[in-house]
Amino acid sequence: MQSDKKTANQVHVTSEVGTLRKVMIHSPDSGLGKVVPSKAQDWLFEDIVHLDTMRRGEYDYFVKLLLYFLDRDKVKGKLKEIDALANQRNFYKPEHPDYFNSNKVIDPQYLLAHILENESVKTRLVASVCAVERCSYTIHEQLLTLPPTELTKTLISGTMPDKSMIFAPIPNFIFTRDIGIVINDHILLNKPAKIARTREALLTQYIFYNHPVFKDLRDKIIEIPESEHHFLLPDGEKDSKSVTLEGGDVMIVSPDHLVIGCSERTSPYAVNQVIKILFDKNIVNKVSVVWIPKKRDYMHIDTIFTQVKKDVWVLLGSLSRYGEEMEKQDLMESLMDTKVKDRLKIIQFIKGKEDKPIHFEYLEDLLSAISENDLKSGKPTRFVYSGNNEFPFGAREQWTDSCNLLALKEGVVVGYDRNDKTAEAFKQTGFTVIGAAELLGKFENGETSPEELENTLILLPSAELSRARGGSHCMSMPLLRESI
Ligand SMILES: NC(=[NH2+])NCCC[C@H](N)C(=O)O
Repeated sequence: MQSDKKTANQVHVTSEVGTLRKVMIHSPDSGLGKVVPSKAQDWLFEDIVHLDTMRRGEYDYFVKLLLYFLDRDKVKGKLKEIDALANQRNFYKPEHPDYFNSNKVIDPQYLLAHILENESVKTRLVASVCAVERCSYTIHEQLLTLPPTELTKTLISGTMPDKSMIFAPIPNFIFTRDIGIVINDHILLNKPAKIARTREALLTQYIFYNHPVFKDLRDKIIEIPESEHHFLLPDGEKDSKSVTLEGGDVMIVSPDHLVIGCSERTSPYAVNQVIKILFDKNIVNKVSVVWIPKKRDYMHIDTIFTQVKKDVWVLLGSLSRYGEEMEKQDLMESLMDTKVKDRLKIIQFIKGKEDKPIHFEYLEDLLSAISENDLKSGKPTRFVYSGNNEFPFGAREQWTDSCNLLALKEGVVVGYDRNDKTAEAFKQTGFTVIGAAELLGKFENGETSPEELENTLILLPSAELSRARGGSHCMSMPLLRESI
């Protein structure tokens, strides 16, 4: 393990499953409690959520787990006290003096409040937000009078300290995966496809360029340029040629290999730019592009598959080789002739041989190649399928993020408790399945520890969280992982 001093300002991720050491997460802020039915879809929520249940009953478990794995002293032996009603969740509030304030589990809200103490940063960021949100001159002036902590809350939630709403919240800021991705020692910032996520990108840009925690990263920040002369394109063509990329479509699977999705959110133009930049800068030598259908169900590739350990992946059966086999037995599918192969396309580019891309027929082929060739797993690759491939649970559970798991270390992943059939599939693959509350109890009484856990799926309560359409993979931006 690397010493604390060495890792303090370090950002380094070379896999999806190496032991997690530093992560960026954003606890649900008051903006999530302001999603109204008429805007829920525009703001990319499937429903309105009950904020207190989402925080206290669900998300706080995620925080406690992360702290137990990454910064144990903050929580060990203190959980009763932390969660005592009288303490009003102050431990979880970045603006409160009792905030857990970890340098391993980091909230962008905390970092933002810090950089807004600098007058020049504050002036520039407020001007940018006001331009994006089309604020009046008066609002612009009022924002500049707010102290950093209040201003931070307003910029995130859209609500002034006097409770007036001045612009939309950014409820998807809890999905920190999408705002940027660490690729080896670089960070790739996103270019959101959806208007609802524009302000998140702006705040993130300011945090990475200005916070002292990231001072060594300044020349390693990658921003994807628009295609040349994009501003000369007629409006009608702009959309089809736009450069958009969200982190849920980017996975660094081995130090040399990046997987990138081409999806509802990430455009072919962005993929092209990313490949060029990564090859030019020698950051990776291999990029696999996975084209998935542009569908709300699968907004990013990490809604379809994620890695569990070197030789195990969880994925959606209907978009896999397995799905193709099932379709062959289905008369309706044969009549409609919509083959998996037509819906999913996988092309791999190797630096220096860009003109000879390699094609993979099925997702399982790509994932096996990663496990066996890149990661030298030394065993046949195993696949856990959403809903245990039982009709109609594959699709149902994928919708509630059965395939979107965060690995805390190799083989120990976090998922949602509502995906029963997927949990069953994990058990059949030899995994232990345990609820977050029960596991935390065992950590507290010393029955087990994060080091001792192996092959485990930890389940978070998820009735509210899943309405926001993202799982633990989406709700985390790994900043530092041990190499595997
Ligand atoms: N990496 C992910 N899959 N993120 C999920 C984001 C969910 C969010 N509501 C959106 O639609 O943008």
